Amino acid sequence: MATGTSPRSCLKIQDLNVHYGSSYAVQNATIVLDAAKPLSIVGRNGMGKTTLCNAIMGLLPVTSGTLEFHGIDITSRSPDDRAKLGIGYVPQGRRLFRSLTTDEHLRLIANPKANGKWTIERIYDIFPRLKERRTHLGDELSGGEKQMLAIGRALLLNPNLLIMDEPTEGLAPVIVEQVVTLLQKLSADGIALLIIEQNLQVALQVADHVGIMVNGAIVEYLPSATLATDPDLQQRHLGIGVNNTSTQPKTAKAL
Ligand SMILES: Nc1ncnc2c1ncn2[C@@H]1O[C@H](COP(=O)(O)OP(=O)(O)OP(=O)(O)O)[C@@H](O)[C@H]1O
Repeated sequence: MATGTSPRSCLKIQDLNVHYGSSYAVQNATIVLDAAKPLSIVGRNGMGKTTLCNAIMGLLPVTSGTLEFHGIDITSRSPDDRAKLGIGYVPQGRRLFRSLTTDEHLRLIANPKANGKWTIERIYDIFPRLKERRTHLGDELSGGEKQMLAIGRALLLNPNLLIMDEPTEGLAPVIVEQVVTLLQKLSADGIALLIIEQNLQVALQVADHVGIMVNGAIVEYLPSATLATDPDLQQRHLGIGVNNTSTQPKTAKAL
């Protein structure tokens, strides 16, 4: 469920406001994320989606509002604390190091003493391509490989919530399908998902519910099936039809 309360709520955001100077970037956002029900947030460029993610992670100060994670008030917690509590973040653009290898990226995060479910070997099991590219520098990876590495790095922190900002941006269609399948598996494995997507097909495939963000506000929560079958709604809020899968014309980069 996107709104209301549930004993299984893992993330509860109430009336969140974020400003850049005197401009609103997020306005009165309220989100209740159930651990078992992935939620996608869609919207055109510049509507405040990345700002929302950064505020949830504590990377931006909030003007007002509260954030709770599994009943703990995290509104004033540091980004590090939020990560330690179990919120994983895959930021837009992946933010990898050009001069570190795949393996070094993962070893930087992995804690061999932690008893978490995720180890480097398990990351390589789900992404065999990354294993093949373990000695390659961040700079040398394709878009899809970078995305896998960014997801792998987030998983090594053993999150129980994963926030992903445009996970399929710039990926070739075959890689997009792989990312969708992975997200569905992670959800089935018990990881809560909050997915920011410009690719409406992906948003609808991964989550049963979708929040539509317009000018910083989440103006509507809908079952994915409703948005999928309502071209007027897609046109009104996103400026597209579902067959045109992106809310913004973009050229998928080949691998
Ligand atoms: N550091 C910043 N300083 C000032 N304004 C900003 C800053 N970052 C973003 N904005 C503005 O805040 C608004 C929301 O931006 P944001 O990046 O959150 O939107 P978005 O929906 O994620 O867009 P995109 O899909 O292009 O990533 C936009 O008007 C943007 O220009």
